[in-house]
Amino acid sequence: MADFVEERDWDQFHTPRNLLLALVGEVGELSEIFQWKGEVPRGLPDWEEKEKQHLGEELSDVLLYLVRLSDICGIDLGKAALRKLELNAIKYPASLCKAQCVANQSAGEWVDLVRYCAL
Ligand SMILES: Nc1ccn([C@H]2C[C@H](O)[C@@H](COP(=O)(O)OP(=O)(O)OP(=O)(O)O)O2)c(=O)n1
Repeated sequence: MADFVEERDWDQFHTPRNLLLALVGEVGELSEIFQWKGEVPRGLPDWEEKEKQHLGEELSDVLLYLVRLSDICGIDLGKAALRKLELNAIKYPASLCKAQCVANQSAGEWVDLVRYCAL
């Protein structure tokens, strides 16, 4: 990415704010692909190959601007992401989260039962 930018003399435009706006713009383009489709199943089984290719391009644009923004801000994104994963694991312990899922499921079943009885 750094070589691509330097070869075009675009370094002057790659300021933190410009890159952030470019990133947000690409997230908008990514959102457009899903807009009005409703929920779609994982793996996008009904999508045409052309649509999936377009999705890959927009995801890549987001990734490239994110990596470039991190780089220009002096952030080691790989290191930061690994640290964040560790923080997430502390904040959301697996055992507690699983127990919460079961509790939510039971609550959901209870609501279904009450609805059924009310019919
Ligand atoms: N000043 C720029 C302009 C572009 N790019 C790179 C990063 C992105 O990966 C891609 C973005 O290019 P476009 O702005 O042309 O966006 P799209 O490829 O999404 O085209 P379009 O908006 O026409 O769909 O090019 C860059 O690094 N710096």
